[in-house]
Amino acid sequence: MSKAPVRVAVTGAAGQIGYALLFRIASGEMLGKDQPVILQLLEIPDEKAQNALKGVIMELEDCAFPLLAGIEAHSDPLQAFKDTDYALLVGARPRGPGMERADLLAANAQIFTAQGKALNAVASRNVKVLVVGNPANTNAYIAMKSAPDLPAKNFTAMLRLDHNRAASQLAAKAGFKVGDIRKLTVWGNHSPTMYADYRFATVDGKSVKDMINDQEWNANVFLPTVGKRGAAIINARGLSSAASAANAAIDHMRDWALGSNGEWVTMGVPSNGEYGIPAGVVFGFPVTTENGEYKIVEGLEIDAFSQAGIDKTLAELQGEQDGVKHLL
Ligand SMILES: NC(=O)c1ccc[n+]([C@@H]2O[C@H](COP(=O)([O-])OP(=O)(O)OC[C@H]3O[C@@H](n4cnc5c(N)ncnc54)[C@H](O)[C@@H]3O)[C@@H](O)[C@H]2O)c1
Ligand SMILES: O=C(O)C[C@H](O)C(=O)O
Repeated sequence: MSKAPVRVAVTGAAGQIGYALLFRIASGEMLGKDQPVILQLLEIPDEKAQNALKGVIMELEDCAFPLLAGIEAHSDPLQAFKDTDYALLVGARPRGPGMERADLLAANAQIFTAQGKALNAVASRNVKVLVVGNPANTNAYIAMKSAPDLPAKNFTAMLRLDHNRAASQLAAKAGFKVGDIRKLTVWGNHSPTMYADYRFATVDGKSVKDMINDQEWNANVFLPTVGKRGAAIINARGLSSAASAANAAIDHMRDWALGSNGEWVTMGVPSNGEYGIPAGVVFGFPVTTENGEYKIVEGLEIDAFSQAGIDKTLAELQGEQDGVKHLL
């Protein structure tokens, strides 16, 4: 018997990540090749954005995806999030000329407060939320705080792009296939302060740290390369990463929904106090996923170098949260 369709809301649907994301969701790459989806697309109530969204919808129709059971265009989150099972919050306010970080935080706080409230009011009680729009961790925190009737654990932020970037850099350095790496993680904030950690990583059971055996490379090449990769892409393309960001969003949601088969993946999730991260802070952690639930990998030893990295990214995140406290 064929499965009933699930509802997938995507915000910022006419943006560049949206364009790289929607076709893959509709083709079954996110939720499985047997899972029909109804896309509930949200864009700002602006003629240009709504027209662009119409064009994207025409293209989705023209793909004739067998799994695409419906497409809706919205400008109101209360409609876009109605009964939604999955919500990918991609649309956000980009930093404009002369805009300070605090202004960016405040502009996004407005968006994610409204969207959190709308999810709280109308989404499925089991909705799985992924925040992609930057600052992703803090936006997820704001949405979570604005949705008190939904479980906090259902609000996550995207650290998977950082995880995938780290895997790729390590594979190139040590000469293994990128798909063979296990037990990699990225701690903290999706920002240059993130701490990518391959101390536990293995390939065919062998330690990646031992293979590389170069702390100078770790501290002065690997970490800055992964941390500043987003900026490097903006410099090269004149636009921020889109296809790789959409790919990471697919990876994040697929693993959350369908399971990681015991493998570690990185998700930004609200802490329950693990590793000394204060409860509620949305932080990149190693997790495993099964039956639609994620579980933080616990009991890992944190050495002094790693603790310093974790402390730094935590301090930045707490600063961001303090900056929006008065708006929540
Ligand atoms: N977490 C990550 O790893 C990661 C990676 C890359 C990009 N990003 C972030 O993702 C976001 C989107 O990037 P993009 O390249 O697609 O940007 P974009 O400017 O091409 O598209 C964003 C779209 O969002 C829409 N939008 C803005 N506010 C909205 C709202 N309140 N409701 C609905 N739609 C809204 C805009 O109209 C626009 O069409 C940015 O914040 C970017 O910094 C995050
Ligand atoms: O948009 C950015 O600032 C960069 C983006 O978050 C990325 O990591 O590619």
